[in-house]
Amino acid sequence: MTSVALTIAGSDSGGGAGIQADLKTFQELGVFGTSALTAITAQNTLGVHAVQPVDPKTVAAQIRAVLDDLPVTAIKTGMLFSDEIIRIVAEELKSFPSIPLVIDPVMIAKGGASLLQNEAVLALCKQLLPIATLITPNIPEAEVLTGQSIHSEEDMEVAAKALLSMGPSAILLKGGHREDVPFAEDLFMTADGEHFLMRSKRIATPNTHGTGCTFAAAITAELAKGHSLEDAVVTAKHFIHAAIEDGIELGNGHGPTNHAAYRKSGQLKTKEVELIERN
Ligand SMILES: Nc1ncnc2c1ncn2[C@@H]1O[C@H](COP(=O)(O)OP(=O)(O)OP(=O)(O)O)[C@@H](O)[C@H]1O
Ligand SMILES: Cc1ncc(CO)c(N)n1
Repeated sequence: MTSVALTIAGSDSGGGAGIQADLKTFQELGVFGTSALTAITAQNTLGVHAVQPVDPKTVAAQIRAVLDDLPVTAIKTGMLFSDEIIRIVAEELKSFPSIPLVIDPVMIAKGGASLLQNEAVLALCKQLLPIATLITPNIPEAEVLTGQSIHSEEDMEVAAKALLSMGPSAILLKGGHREDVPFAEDLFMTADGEHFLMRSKRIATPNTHGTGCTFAAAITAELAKGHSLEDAVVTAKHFIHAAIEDGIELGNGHGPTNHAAYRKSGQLKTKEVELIERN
């Protein structure tokens, strides 16, 4: 049977991030993608020019329409923008506790535009983190959620533990923003104490628009196909590494990643990604 995933996220008119990145990633990994749109952004590789949130009732209606009919086996959230949208999404998802839920706590676009209102951070922590299978903050997002600054691997471990105490079953703290180190290293930690680092070489490229969305969407696609969370995050790390390495020169700012790169490479799990067990 065809696996189906749902993304609840904002639209990026430039096509590199948001719902467009999610649907392309689902398709590349052989999963049928469905969507509930939370906001429309007028955006390109240079930045975000306008944001129009969708009426929360319409967000809820989209989620219900998809979940009432289609056999969704994994859900992802991206840009949620407001307290009202977060509350209504949490309310809808509470009726489907058995479907794995990946929360990408999107806050700020690469150009600095806010994709989450300040007053919505509390609702994110209280309503959504406790029902998440996995949360995928980048370093600035983890700093906002924990109130701690993160500059080292040790800081990442402390922040990951603080985030787990907010209720998700697991966390993947992405290290893409640590430009002081020559590798892109992400920390995976579960509430059960499982714990490893995924490290790949840092690629020198401006074409990183939508890396976070694409990474979380790849994890969601793998979960939708029934893979374990551990296998899903490792496959997704290979997927995003290939997509960044083969990034596309488009536009005048941060170009998009190449969602087709992993499939074109034969979906090989090469030595590009090193797993480092921790205890
Ligand atoms: N220059 C790079 N080279 C290799 N891997 C990278 C690079 N930048 C980010 N990554 C990897 O890409 C994934 C996404 O991480 P990142 O921290 O960039 O997410 P993000 O900040 O949420 O992205 P977004 O810009 O979409 O908000 C992680 O696995 C990270 O390690
Ligand atoms: C719509 C949207 N969602 C998420 C991001 C984060 O990359 C973005 N730039 N735009």
